[in-house]
Amino acid sequence: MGGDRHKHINNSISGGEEKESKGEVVLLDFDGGRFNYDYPSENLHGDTLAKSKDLPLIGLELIHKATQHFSEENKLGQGGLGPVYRGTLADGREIAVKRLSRTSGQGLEEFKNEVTLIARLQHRNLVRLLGCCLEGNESLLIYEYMPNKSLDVFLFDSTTSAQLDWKTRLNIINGIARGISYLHEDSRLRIIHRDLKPSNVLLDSDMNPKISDFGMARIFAGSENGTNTARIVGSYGYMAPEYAMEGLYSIKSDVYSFGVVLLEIITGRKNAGFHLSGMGPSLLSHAWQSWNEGKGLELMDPLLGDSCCPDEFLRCYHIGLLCVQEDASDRPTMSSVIVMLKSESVSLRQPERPAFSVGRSTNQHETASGSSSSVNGLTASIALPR
Ligand SMILES: Nc1ncnc2c1ncn2[C@@H]1O[C@H](COP(=O)(O)OP(=O)(O)OP(=O)(O)O)[C@@H](O)[C@H]1O
Repeated sequence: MGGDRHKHINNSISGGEEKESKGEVVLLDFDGGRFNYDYPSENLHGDTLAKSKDLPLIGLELIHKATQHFSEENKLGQGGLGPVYRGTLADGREIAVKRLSRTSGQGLEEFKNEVTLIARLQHRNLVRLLGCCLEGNESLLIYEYMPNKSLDVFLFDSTTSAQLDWKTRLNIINGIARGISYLHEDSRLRIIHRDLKPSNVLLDSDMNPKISDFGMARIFAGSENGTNTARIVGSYGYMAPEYAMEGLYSIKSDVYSFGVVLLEIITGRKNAGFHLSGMGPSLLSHAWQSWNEGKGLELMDPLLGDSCCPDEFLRCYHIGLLCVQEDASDRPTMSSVIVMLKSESVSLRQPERPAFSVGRSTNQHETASGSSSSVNGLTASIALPR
């Protein structure tokens, strides 16, 4: 049995399509019920990093019991890698189990990445991976259960979003910022998440945000401005233009995604699909236009009611626009974002225009005014400066 598992892991290691000279993670072995892994030393940031660390392997039988054999009633949602189930362990602990689709080669790559990265990180704004299971055809990731599911579920449903008052939204924005800043600057590894979006922000019972889904994340080495290239695998509406168009990613592409998420949180509107509202090609272009016309407050989510102080709203809006600026080097780092969010006395620069207006190519105005490229079957358009 153990031999089979060993083979399974080694098979999954060799399947990678993406080539990056730096930042590649090496899985070593697994032994005696724990999953061992290690990192090439040039990728390490900070002083000491233990040579290897273990992630508990959890038996399939236990997971079957906990999830009532992956019953439909226990299904929490469906992600790109496969379905996610709720479960309860014998000791009463609640878990969420991500079950990899058997046919997904890309899924195995992401599984491997998730196991090697997130298990090494600990921060109150990152979801905790409790263990994994590799038995027979099953590849499972076991997380702490987040009773309020993901931010998208809350934010884009009119009944639940009414429960998100301003204080809660501000707490969520701050928590996401701290989580990403930890990844970029404070963790022993330096990590670019590459797929930040509301469905990858989980909410605990007190509505504290926890960033999840490290399947696409990459360790980076060297300076914070280092830019890497990769096959484009992010999510529609949240990808920085340089990444969507050229596959270039850096910590500043995460800052861009954070800016989009922030603007979605305060306006209660989705960037992708915004054109369907008839108000403009994207939330970003609409936000930019309203800002310049001095009509920013019109974008406030009406469900916020009196819980929101207009000055705080406009400050967040301003920070959001700074994060989504066209030129990656103009965007602030996450640590400066945290300072800007915390201190009203820090003055903010005027934002430059966000280049990216996301829409489908059927919108003639967009395609006539800029270049476009297809990403994951959807079209992203770059609006040229006026
Ligand atoms: N730890 C968890 N606790 C509670 N619910 C969870 C947990 N993890 C995931 N979910 C639920 O399962 C859904 C699917 O999650 P998953 O991370 O697989 O995919 P996604 O982020 O929605 O999409 P994609 O895989 O394309 O990024 C989430 O939207 C969320 O509602």
